[in-house]
Amino acid sequence: MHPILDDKRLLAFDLDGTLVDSVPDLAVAVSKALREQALPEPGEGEVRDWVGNGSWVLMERALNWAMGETPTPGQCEQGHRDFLYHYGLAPFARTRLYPGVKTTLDALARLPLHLVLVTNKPERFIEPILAHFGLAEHFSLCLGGDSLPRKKPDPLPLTHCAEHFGILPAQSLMIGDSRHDIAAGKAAGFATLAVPYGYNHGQPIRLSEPDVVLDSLEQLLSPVPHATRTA
Ligand SMILES: O=C(O)COP(=O)(O)O
Ligand SMILES: [Mg+2]
Repeated sequence: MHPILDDKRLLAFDLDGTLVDSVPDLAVAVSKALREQALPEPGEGEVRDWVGNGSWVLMERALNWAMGETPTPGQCEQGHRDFLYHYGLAPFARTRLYPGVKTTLDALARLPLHLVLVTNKPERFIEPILAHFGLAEHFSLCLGGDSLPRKKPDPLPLTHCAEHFGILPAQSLMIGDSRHDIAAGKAAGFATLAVPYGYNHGQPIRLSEPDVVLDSLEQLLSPVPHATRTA
């Protein structure tokens, strides 16, 4: 096992950009929602940079891009409703697990560790996506961006998980792809581990100074941190 796991009892995983490459399906739903308002449709490259603060902000950014001006709350409301509808029709049609995710989670789930999932994605989409990839049983608690009053980068979802299992923040690790994961982890007193392949608004995740950056989650299973870079 990687040394960062030595004293850990709780691992909190981000979903989008960490476990799954979900942008292809998010981009389809965003495009369909914009099409309903006869607005231009973005490519996956644009959508990739808008993901990270939950579905409302995703649609707010998409509308801003498509309209060339700040959308009204009513336009955001409508766009968000349409996005949720279309994403709900196909939340994993083109979504893929990143390499090594399944074998890593299978191995970690056999250890005396609590695995939890903390995403900013709406809670309703978590179970269908995890079940599709055979990962629904791996997590003992899953929180979405709408599960609690505040989402990442606020530490609340992480402190909630630690308190739920009676585990100290110092014995907990946040694993994610975006600055919101690292900020939430640090604010909660968790150790932080980042992957560089996900969605971080086009910025290198190293700028957030996580404790560890791993190119693949599979490196968590390696006793020698040969490919580990301290940020
Ligand atoms: O829904 C989002 O904006 C991002 O979701 P994540 O927290 O799983 O990366
Ligand atoms: Mg993410």
